[in-house]
Amino acid sequence: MQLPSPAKLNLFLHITGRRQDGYHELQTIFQFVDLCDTLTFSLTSNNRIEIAPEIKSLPQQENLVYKAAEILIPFKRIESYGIDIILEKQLPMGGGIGGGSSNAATTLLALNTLWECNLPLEKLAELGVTLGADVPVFVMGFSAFAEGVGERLQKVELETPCYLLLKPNCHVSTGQIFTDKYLTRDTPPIRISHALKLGGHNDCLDIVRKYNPEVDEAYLWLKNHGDAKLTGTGACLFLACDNLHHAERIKQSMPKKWQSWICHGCNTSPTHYALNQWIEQNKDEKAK
Ligand SMILES: C[C@](O)(CO)[C@H](O)COP(=O)(O)OP(=O)(O)OC[C@H]1O[C@@H](n2ccc(N)nc2=O)[C@H](O)[C@@H]1O
Ligand SMILES: Nc1ncnc2c1ncn2[C@@H]1O[C@H](COP(=O)(O)OP(=O)(O)OP(=O)(O)O)[C@@H](O)[C@H]1O
Repeated sequence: MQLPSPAKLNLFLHITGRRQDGYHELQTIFQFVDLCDTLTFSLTSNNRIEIAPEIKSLPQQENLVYKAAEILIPFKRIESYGIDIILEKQLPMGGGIGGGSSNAATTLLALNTLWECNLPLEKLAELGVTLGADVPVFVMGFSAFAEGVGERLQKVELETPCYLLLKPNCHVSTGQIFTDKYLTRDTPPIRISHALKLGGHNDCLDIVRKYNPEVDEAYLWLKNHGDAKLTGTGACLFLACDNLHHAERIKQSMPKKWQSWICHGCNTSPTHYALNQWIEQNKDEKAK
């Protein structure tokens, strides 16, 4: 089974409070984009979870793919949980585009089918939030207005523009931004209708720019071309463009030191399209 594992953008990110456990209450709109990692799953009979190729900075047991597989083992309904997983990364780590959370959700969705756990999506999302606040939206697979720590989701239909996504040459630690004493944590909550009509801002932007001169420089550059935004806690910035041609023109004029991609927003996660297709095909195979 081969599945794409997409990135997400936070169209805005308001921090509305802080919980007893240190986690933050937030409001955001999540949109998926068609920029994806790829995961390929093959069942084996050796009761081992193997992930390849090796990622130097990330020991296998700390990979969220491994952790996602591990938490699903108690729910398997086939004999062996042996699984070989090929993880082809394209999404930069620590970019604020949720690559790790997306990979975890893709793994939960794939193994739920391959191990015949047959858990409802809501249960997978509940297991997923223990791995990361962004996992539930990738499990549910729809664009969403999110509250809580990002796990209380209301489905929304969004425009699906062409985006220019830019990665300044630095890595931002989500934990470090959320523990910063200057982070604003008192943005008044807004209603979903307000969010959809008027959008919002990203409460992390000023702090991320302050500690990361590369983000600051890239933000000021992208702002010359329109309404530049930071996704999550960065480091990635994005700009909605009028069309592909517009995005390409800006990309061509961009300093070469930054990585960049042109992608499209989507209202349904590409993982869900591919998984449903796989299930349909395998139904046909079984029927034969
Ligand atoms: C910033 C966002 O990307 C917005 O979508 C997410 O809220 C972050 O989600 P994530 O990367 O899956 O975050 P996690 O792996 O759960 O948390 C990383 C660290 O960020 C902080 N954290 C995260 C989410 C949240 N709502 N409040 C927090 O305070 C916590 O210190 C935590 O230790
Ligand atoms: N499969 C994975 N892919 C990427 N990072 C992973 C993975 N598994 C664990 N991690 C760890 O998670 C950290 C955050 O990765 P991720 O790519 O999700 O960052 P991010 O885009 O900033 O996420 P977010 O927007 O959710 O904060 C990485 O620095 C890495 O140490």
